[in-house]
Amino acid sequence: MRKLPKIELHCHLDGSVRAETILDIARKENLELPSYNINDIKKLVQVPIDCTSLDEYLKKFDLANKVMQTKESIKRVTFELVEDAANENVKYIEIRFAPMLHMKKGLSIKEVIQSVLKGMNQACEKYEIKANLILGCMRNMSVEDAELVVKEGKEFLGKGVVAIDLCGPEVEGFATKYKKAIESARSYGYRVTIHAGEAASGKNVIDAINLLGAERIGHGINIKDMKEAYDLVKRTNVTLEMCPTSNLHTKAIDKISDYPFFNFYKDDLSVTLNTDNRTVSDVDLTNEISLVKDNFNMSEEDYKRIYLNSVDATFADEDTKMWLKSLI
Ligand SMILES: O=c1[nH]cnc2c1ncn2[C@@H]1O[C@H](CO)[C@@H](O)[C@H]1O
Ligand SMILES: [Zn+2]
Repeated sequence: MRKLPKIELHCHLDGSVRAETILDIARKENLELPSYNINDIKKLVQVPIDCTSLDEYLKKFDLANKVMQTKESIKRVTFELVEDAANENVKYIEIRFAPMLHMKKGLSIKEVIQSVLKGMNQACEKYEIKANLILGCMRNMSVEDAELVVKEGKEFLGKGVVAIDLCGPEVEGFATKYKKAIESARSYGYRVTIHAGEAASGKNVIDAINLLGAERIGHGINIKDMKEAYDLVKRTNVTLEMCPTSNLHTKAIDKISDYPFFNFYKDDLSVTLNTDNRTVSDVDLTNEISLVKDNFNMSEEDYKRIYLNSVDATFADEDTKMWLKSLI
């Protein structure tokens, strides 16, 4: 599994910072941590298996965000994420982050994005991997904040930024509020992926597609319980970015045998496999693919089809897509 070429479309930068790096940056920047013992740090940033909800899961991001407030540290953690991905043969990764979370020490949205881009480009030069960025707008911040991210980020379109996302806590009916912001993002040329149907119902997936023009959905697992949402995803061929271990952690499912990924796949939905958060969920993509392979008898042929689904669903340019197709 490790050796297979891989594609990752849903990976949060702040959820994927190495615990060792959190400790190291905190020491260098004289930041206060609750402990300076690596095992304690791991406990603080990894979610326990008895986590009960997405809201509880989201509390695990605070420490990583604390060490992602300077240009140098943001560049470093991005470089390391791409390095970690390249080391397990991920050939293409779309990294998402919410610029507004990294302005506590005075960085501007543009400076945050530039720092992430620098780390990403440096790693892509060193390793055989390509990458792009997705800008996240936090649903627990204001609509004006989302509009600001869209506006400030647009000059990086075509230079590494490809898409916009809404992330953070999910309430029923969140989409309406962001209609205008996402509409303007689309008009600038952002592609659109939206976290939906993860901690709330499939209705949010319907809204993300119909109101926001989502081409991909983060998770979308709850369409399994709503025929109308399921049929819409199938009819529109919208891609689901699925993340098994994360869904176990947030209790979108109780056990892996309930995971609908393989049923979705067999019914020809466009599904992809991703980590969501490498550190918070303590996984890599090899893990996630193995989990599905072992529990659902996924064959090598199946994996190839899923890989090719992922290529089609990337927000990458045609040359990159052709290159990715040639690898499998
Ligand atoms: O699975 C998820 N669902 C919703 N929001 C998430 C998930 N994982 C991470 N984040 C949120 O996205 C922010 C930017 O990366 C993170 O800080 C976290 O709050
Ligand atoms: Zn996510």
